[in-house]
Amino acid sequence: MKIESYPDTSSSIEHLTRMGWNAHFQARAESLAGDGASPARVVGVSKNSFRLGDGQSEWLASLAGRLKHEADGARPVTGDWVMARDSLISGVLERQNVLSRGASGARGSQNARPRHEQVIAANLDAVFIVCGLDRDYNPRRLERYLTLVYNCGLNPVIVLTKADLHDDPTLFVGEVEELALGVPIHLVSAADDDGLVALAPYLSPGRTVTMVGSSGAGKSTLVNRLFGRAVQLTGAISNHVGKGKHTTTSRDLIVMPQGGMLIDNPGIREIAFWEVDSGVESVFPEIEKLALGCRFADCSHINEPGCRVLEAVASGELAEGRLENYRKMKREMEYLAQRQHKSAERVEKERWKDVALQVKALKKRR
Ligand SMILES: Nc1nc2c(ncn2[C@@H]2O[C@H](COP(=O)(O)OP(=O)(O)OP(=O)(O)O)[C@@H](O)[C@H]2O)c(=O)[nH]1
Ligand SMILES: [Zn+2]
Repeated sequence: MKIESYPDTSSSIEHLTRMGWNAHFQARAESLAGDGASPARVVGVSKNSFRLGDGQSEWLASLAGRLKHEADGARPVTGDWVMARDSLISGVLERQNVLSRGASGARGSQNARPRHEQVIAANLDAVFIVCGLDRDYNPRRLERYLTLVYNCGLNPVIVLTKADLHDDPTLFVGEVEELALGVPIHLVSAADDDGLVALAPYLSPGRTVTMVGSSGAGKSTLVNRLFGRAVQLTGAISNHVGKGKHTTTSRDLIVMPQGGMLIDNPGIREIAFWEVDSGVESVFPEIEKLALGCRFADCSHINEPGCRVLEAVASGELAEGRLENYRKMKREMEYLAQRQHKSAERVEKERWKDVALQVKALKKRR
């Protein structure tokens, strides 16, 4: 191991480990450490600069010229590990995972389809899906968030907050258990700190959690309560970037007193997908199972004869709203998969055009 290539020896590795550093990144860093760069984690991103941390200090850095021209998806996001020398980022280490969603580009337009990928955060151990038990509570939206998280291959944890607003909030837990099979569900209240200790294991040293949820769900309040007394640090960190107060548009990685890290996210208005993994199947296993009993293998469960899924809706075994949500997300995934297939074909075509041109040029020269 080339620990010597880092300015400080073992102690700096210990600090990095507390920030989530592991063998995966170590292996990738070794090939990039030659130019005197050392590893650091992206703890905040603003328009033109990145806030880096190595467990000992934080500083601002910018991208080396050649990295600026790389595709958007390669731009460092909060949670990324990078190689940096002073205030220059020379490389981004291959991510272990990312939470990403589809962004339409045309914000506000009603039926805008996702046009590009928006990477929300990288290198995560879990995703808290935060849902307030007030107007925010919406089982169908929870299913969408679950699909989003599963599509990215990440571990969802459902946090039902504002439990203090109800006499018997466990009723919600029962309902959510049915739609989120096998997913950990935590009932908490930031108003009286109820249930918060159960979240501590997710935030043990070296672990990174990000939060998703709509605006007003109670995410920031939760961060503050989990952080405890040193709440104002979030504000202080943002000042460092020169942005003034903590804004809802920023995405900061906060090192918690418990040792783990929490990435707060601005509320998501529209949950659009980008990854087309098996998220829908994971969220709706009972529908997938019922579908095996449909007469037609390609049954769309809309009006086909012999549809076992529709039978289940008729008999009250399956909620119609849940089926509708399933069908809607399936359609979105199919659309996305087609689009991504098409653009992959286009890229391939362009590549062959290039090759053909090069061959032509070679022949001419001869
Ligand atoms: N009663 C009660 N109110 C809460 C609780 N948690 C948050 N709230 C209130 O809910 C509102 C929204 O909370 P925030 O933490 O700002 O919500 P957010 O998810 O961070 O919202 P964005 O930053 O816009 O994404 C605030 O008025 C909080 O005081 C809770 O546990 N109980
Ligand atoms: Zn069917």
